[in-house]
Amino acid sequence: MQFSKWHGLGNDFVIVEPEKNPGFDFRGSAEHLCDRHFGIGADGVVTVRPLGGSAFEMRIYNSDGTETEMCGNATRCVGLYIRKNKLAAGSEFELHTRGGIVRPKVLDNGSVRVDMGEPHLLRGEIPVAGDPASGAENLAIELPGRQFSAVGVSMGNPHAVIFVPDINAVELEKWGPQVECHALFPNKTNVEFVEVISDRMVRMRVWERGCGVTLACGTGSCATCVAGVVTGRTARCITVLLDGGELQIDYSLNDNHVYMTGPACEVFRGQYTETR
Ligand SMILES: N[C@H](CCC[C@H](N)C(=O)O)C(=O)O
Repeated sequence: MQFSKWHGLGNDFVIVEPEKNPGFDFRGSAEHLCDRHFGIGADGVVTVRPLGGSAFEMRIYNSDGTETEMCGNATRCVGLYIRKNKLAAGSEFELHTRGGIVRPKVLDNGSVRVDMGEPHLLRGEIPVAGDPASGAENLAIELPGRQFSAVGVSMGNPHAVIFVPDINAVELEKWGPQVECHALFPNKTNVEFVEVISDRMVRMRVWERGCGVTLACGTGSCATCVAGVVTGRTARCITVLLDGGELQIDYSLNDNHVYMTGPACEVFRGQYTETR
């Protein structure tokens, strides 16, 4: 099975084209492919299938083998992958995912700006109607010995954004999985702990659903910006400082879409030969 290994700020993926690997069971093999000792090693597997013109289907499998609706860092990798492999003309593409359509644009400086579409505030799994600012910090997450107040935001996939005074004091590996699997989230959730540095800069660390701690989360950075805006903590254009680097996020007042800009990098290509 031919694959290409990419990362977006250290959040890494095995990118494959099903049409070039007929019969390969990507869903069933995702966990093994992501294993950093017995497989290729990655946070996820991403399949890319042409739909005609500049449109492609993109599906994303976490390292635990579960399929997710959306992955921001992967959209930048796939945008550059399409361009680099000349799978379509131009520099703007349309990625059809389970979480909706997103639109990466490869910029002249080699970074990628993605229209990630509209966010939706969540109360657990329930969309919040009406004014997004009303009661935005609406999720009281009770854990043994600790309570967190979170803002629920969907970017196609679910996020619980938790603002904290000191991000270095957060035991991410302890609290992340407990929030991920809390009863408020029947389909689990991604968990972002955020320290506000200024109204235009935040530091964020993430425990990802189906992956654990990753170096960066694109949809989590978008959710963080939306949560910052609706709770009055940040401006609509912010820099998100992640373990793996920085993303620029713009929660546009014009169209209520969230735009994410950042890098993506191809590390190597290979042939996966294990017969399983
Ligand atoms: N683990 C996530 C998907 C990957 C999201 C993240 N890697 C990003 O860049 O958005 C989920 O189950 O929703």
